[in-house]
Amino acid sequence: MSARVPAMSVLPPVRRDRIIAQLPQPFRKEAAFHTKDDFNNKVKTACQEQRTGTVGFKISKVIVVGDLAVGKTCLINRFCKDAFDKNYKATIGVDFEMERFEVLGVPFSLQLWDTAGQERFKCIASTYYRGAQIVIIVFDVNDVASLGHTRQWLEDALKENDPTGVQLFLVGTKKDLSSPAQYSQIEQDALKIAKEIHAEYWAVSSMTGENVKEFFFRVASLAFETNVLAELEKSGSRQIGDIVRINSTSNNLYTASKKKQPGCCQ
Ligand SMILES: Nc1nc2c(ncn2[C@@H]2O[C@H](COP(=O)(O)OP(=O)(O)OP(=O)(O)O)[C@@H](O)[C@H]2O)c(=O)[nH]1
Repeated sequence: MSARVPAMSVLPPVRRDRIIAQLPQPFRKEAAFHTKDDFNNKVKTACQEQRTGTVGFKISKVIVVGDLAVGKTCLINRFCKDAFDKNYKATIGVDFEMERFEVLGVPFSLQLWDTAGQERFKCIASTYYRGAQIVIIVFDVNDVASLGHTRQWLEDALKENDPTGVQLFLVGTKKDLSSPAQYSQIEQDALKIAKEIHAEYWAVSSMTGENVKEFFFRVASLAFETNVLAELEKSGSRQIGDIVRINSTSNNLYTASKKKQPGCCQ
């Protein structure tokens, strides 16, 4: 008599504190990717009906860039390890962490690339920029020069990526070190830049943990939503393509069904 062997799962279950059931809200509505209260209806239905295609196996690449010592490593470590180190150790080249989520019941992973801000390590780091779906540009809210340099960081990151397929975030760190008055001053400038470069703006403290989890949940949710929408569009146009191939020999109709999928950058 053969015993039934339970199906083996290769990966352990997603951590309970990485389960996203509702769309996290932006930090500032005036500089947000979008301001909807909930996930897109098409995305919710697709998740309920398990029609998310390859998204459940997808790993979206996130690159974190910005001046030296603005707090990129601390930001990633606070989220991934719930740790904070007050001593500065420069990142040499790059480092990365994997974070697994479950969004609307579907597994989804982010690969977080921590890059070096120091000029002498920048050329090594920039070779890892390619294939990013999300670019997080970090500055220190107590250092106005680091905010000024964010445009250059963006330009460098976009040299290696399709600008139309990248989601951008502008993140001010070390919020715990600034007074409310100082902070609100720099926030005005940061919001202006965020709107100009079409980035969503956040301010965090890796020391206290303020807004760190909320921020990464928002990143994961928006990346997930974009991927599911791209997948739905792809499967929609595949079906149209099939019909066209059966019913018509017209060349231009066939070509139209094969056009590039927006938002799909991996
Ligand atoms: N008070 C405070 N200090 C912070 C915060 N984030 C980072 N720091 C400190 O700032 C310094 C630099 O932080 P890192 O995270 O190493 O900076 P980085 O941007 O990764 O630096 P590079 O690897 O050289 O590009 C360290 O001494 C951290 O302890 C924060 O939110 N609050």
